[in-house]
Parts: sequence; structure tokens; C-alpha cells
Amino acid sequence: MSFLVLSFCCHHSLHYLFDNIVVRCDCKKTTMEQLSLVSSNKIFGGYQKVYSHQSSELKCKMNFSVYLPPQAEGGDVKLPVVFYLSGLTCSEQNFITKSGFQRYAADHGIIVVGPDTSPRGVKIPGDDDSWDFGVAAGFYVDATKEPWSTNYRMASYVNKELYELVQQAFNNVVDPDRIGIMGHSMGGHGALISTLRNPGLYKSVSAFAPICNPIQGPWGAKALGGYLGDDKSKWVEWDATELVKKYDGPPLTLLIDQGSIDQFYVDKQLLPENLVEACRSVGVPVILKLREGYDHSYYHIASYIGEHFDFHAKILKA
Ligand SMILES: N[C@@H](CCC(=O)N[C@@H](CS)C(=O)NCC(=O)O)C(=O)O
Repeated sequence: MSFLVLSFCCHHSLHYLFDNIVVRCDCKKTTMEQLSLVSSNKIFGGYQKVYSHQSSELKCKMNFSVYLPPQAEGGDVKLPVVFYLSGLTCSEQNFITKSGFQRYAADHGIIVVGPDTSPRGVKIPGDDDSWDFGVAAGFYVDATKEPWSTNYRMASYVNKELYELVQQAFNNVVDPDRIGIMGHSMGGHGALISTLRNPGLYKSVSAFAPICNPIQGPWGAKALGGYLGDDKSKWVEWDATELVKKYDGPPLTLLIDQGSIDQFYVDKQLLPENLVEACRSVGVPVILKLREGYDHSYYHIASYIGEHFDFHAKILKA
């Protein structure tokens, strides 16, 4: 069973232009010399690399992955970039070792960047007590509640620090006007809120089994309460279903991919139908693919990652 929902709207936002100018003026330049190469492996003609760097937003050392497709060799052509945000319990490794995305990134000539899922090694009491909060569960928000607010700033890390770093360190091959984002589960939600909160920053967005309406599910309530405090009026600012109702940026189509027997979908942690309903109510185009028999794992992602690269390539003109 699969179904498709499409509707259309067209908005423009001056905020985006203004925000972009502020972001670009506000940063220190990052060069390759400030990155340490952790690993480099040739795959499908390109190179899967992992770097580490000292993050100013998270105040700790972080790993991130970069796939440079064969088209990046020589450095004389500017390529699109797609960020990939992973889910709970993941590091930058899961996607690069399990999804097989490199075949499609190489076909289309797309650079792919994957951050870790939380600050690492900062040792906040209780940060590794559970798998759905703290370490490997940063939820791509900026925490405002102590003791998390100093380090747990994954939204600013991804959308400002890493976004700028990639453009600066790989400036010979990155086209700053063709940047998209995708993710899985917690990271699928991260991709959605990063796009909806920063209109125009990402030109294309897709998600596998995303948490779509975290204020309505147990994972979301635990994370948003923990990182933002008890005031639920603050939670809605980080909820994709709530944010889409207020979206006022460049035209966007959301691609959501959901396995039908995913335990977290069945348990109503993900709630994609709520997002589709919200998109419908405001005329934001959304495609929901329900994949019969697929679960929450990387077997689902590996099976459809090629379709997601086709989707991003079409929008980013790769
Ligand atoms: N640890 C959880 C599952 C966590 C989980 O499924 N994580 C997903 C993202 S939400 C994942 O990508 N796991 C890593 C992997 O499959 O490589 C459990 O035991 O129920």
C-alpha cells in the first residue's frame, strides 16, 4: 500500500534573505587545516571521509562524515550538498556503513555530509542513563534548560556551524545555492524542523520514518521537556507538524518514507498522518510513501535511499 498527497503553495520570505546575511557575516572562516582526517575510503569512485573538529556550539570534539563523489575530483565544478541526520543511538557511522547511499551520490554527483547525533564526551550527569535522551539523542534542538543548555545545541551546530564549515572547508567543490537535507527518525524530524525553521536554507528535504509530531509522542515529550523545560508553548517551536502550519518561506515539497510494520510507527511515536494533515491544511505539498512490510531499520533506508537521491537531485539539479 502506498499513497500520495500533493497540493501546492507559493510563498516568499524576506526573513530568509535577512537571516542568511546575518549568518554569513557572523562566522569565523574554517579551513581544512582545522579539521582532522579520521578515515578515508574509496567507494563508487569517490571518497567516504570522516573528520573531527572542535565544535564551538557544542564545546566538544565532534566527528562528521563527508562523501566526496567522483565529480569532486579536480575541484573545478561546484556540486550540491545533502546533509543527512541520523536517529537515536546513532553516530556518524550508521548511515555511511549501512545505507549504501554512496552509489546514488556518485551517480548524481552529490556531496553528502553527516553529523553525529549529540555532543560527545561532555559528561553531564544522567547523559547516558537512557537511549532516547542525552548522548546520541540530541534531537537537533537548542536546549534552554540546565544542565543541557551549554552543550546540547544541535540545531545551531547543524544549521549554522557545520553548514558554514562545509562551505568554507570545501569551498572549491560546494555550491552554496544547492543544499538539501534528509534524515531518519529523530534525524528525519531534525531535517524537517531545520528546513521549516530556516526558510530557504535547505532547498530540498526528505525523511525516513521521521518523528513528525513530537509534542504528541512519548519520545518527543521526554526530549522536549528535558531540553526545553515544562512550558509546552516552547515545544511547538520545535515540532514539524506545528511549524508547517506557520511555514512562510520558498515553495517546498516534503518527501516522507514510512515502513508499514515499523514498531515505532505502530506505537504512534512517529505520526506521519498528523504532518500530512497539517500540510494539507496550509497547502504545503507532501508526498507520503507507505512501504508495505518494511520496519524502522536501515534495511528500509537502503531499499529506498536511491529514490530519495533522485528526489533531491531533481530539485538541486544535480
Ligand atoms: N535502541 C532502540 C532502537 C533504536 C533505533 O532503532 N535506532 C534507529 C534510529 S531511531 C537506528 O538507526 N539505529 C541504529 C542502526 O540501526 O544502525 C531499541 O533497542 O529499541
